[in-house]
Amino acid sequence: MEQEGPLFILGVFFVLGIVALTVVAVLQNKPLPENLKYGIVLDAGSSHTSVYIYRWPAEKENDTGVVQQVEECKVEGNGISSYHEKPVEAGLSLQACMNKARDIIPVSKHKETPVYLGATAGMRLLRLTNSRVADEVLASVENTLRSSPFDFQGARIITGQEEGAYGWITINYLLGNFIHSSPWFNIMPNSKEGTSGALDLGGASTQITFVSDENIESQDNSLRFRLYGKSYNVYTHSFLCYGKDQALRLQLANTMTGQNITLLDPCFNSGYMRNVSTADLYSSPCVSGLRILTAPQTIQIQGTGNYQLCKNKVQTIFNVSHCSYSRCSFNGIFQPGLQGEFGAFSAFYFVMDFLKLTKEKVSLDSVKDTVERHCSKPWAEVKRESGRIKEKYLSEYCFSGVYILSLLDLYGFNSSSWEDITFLGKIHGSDAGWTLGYMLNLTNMIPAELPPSPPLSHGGYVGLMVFFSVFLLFILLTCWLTFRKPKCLQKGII
Ligand SMILES: O=c1[nH]cnc2c1ncn2[C@@H]1O[C@H](COP(=O)(O)OP(=O)(O)O)[C@@H](O)[C@H]1O
Ligand SMILES: [Ca+2]
Repeated sequence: MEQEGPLFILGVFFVLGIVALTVVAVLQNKPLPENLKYGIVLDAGSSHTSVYIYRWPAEKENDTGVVQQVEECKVEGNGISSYHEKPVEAGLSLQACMNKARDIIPVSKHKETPVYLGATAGMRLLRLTNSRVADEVLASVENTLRSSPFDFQGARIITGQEEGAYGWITINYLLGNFIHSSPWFNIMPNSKEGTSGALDLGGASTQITFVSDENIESQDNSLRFRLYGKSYNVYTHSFLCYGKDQALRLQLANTMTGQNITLLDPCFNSGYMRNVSTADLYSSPCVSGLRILTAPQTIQIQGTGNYQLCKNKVQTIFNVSHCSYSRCSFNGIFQPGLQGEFGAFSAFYFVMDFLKLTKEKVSLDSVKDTVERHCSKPWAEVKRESGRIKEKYLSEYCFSGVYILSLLDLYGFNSSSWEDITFLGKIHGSDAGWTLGYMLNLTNMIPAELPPSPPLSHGGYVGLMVFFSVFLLFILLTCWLTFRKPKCLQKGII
């Protein structure tokens, strides 16, 4: 009995020791308060400009999936290339959205927040038509961005290759496809093997990008990445003039005649009419070579709404007769066989979303049926059903649906591989598009090698500490209760 007193006190000290150790270890490893960083990217597209604001915790910036889109501000009016007659006003158009960014980002972070502007195919076309004016437009937007309180990092026309690559990086970053699982316990929520190909449809160009095991026969289409310790062999191509607005121009220009003022067009719903100035139609370098000198100044398009005839007409804009490689998509451009899953975004998504074809996987035949049904609806009915949508978009969904089907067919999607396409608007709250990938690259947020990370997350660490402490206590208590006189302590078992 005399020996039990000191042993009891020893036991109590032992228990207290374990508790204290746990508390100290947990507190010591408490995550630091979040230090947030911000970044701004302006997507100066051919049809419009959007300002994206991103935010991420500074201490986690090399992890994957940590950057979040906090805002998309749509700039009023058309894309910056539409200011070719008054370049100075291009910069002014951005002001309202930059003011919004000023309100959203805390003042203390303004100076350190990078701002990038990337212009895509609209400006590529303007540069082809008149490079001096394109430079003036860029100088104007640069002026506005320089005068903002943020850290201006440049305004430039990105290449089609970059546009494809950054779109691919964005969706795979957001889907968590780059790090499947770290060596120990940090399992990513989306741990499906492999990356997803990216399909981007703009107004003036379209991009296809995917990982391929095949030999990429043309150097211009080949990209090699090393990201988070893994190498990727990526195929990419950007088709200038094959965004849906330029494709529509090509399709119209192909059916223009020298005499007729009216043009019956099966790609518009019956009863729809639109006047088109031929000067405007031919102003794009995509169609300037197709100009018919005797064409009237204005033509009137009259819709006839016929899916099959529209499909035949759309097919005239693709050249599939020559290929100097082992295989091509169209216009003599090399493309290896399709591989893996694909995420289709931007106008691919807008059009499919309007046709209600994005929610679950729909077979290729049902998609064709839906587009066919939409094309055959009279314009008055289309308007009645979806009156609030901008007339330009609404009137072009028949053409766009047919165009998307034709384009994806030429890429090689058939009834079975169609199931591999997911139409994506946002992924975990961030828009699918090239802007996030662009910022991740320019801020060096994607490391080539896996960053060293503790094997356990904070939650896992605390959990294990608590588990082992309870386990030790349990052993001690069992000893105590089993032997009353805690011989295990006396014999120095613990
Ligand atoms: O709500 C919509 N419905 C249909 N099309 C849309 C909608 N919003 C944007 N678009 C289209 O998406 C395309 C976006 O292209 P963007 O302006 O990014 O050109 P780019 O990427 O070729 O430079 C344009 O054709 C635009 O008309
Ligand atoms: Ca775009």
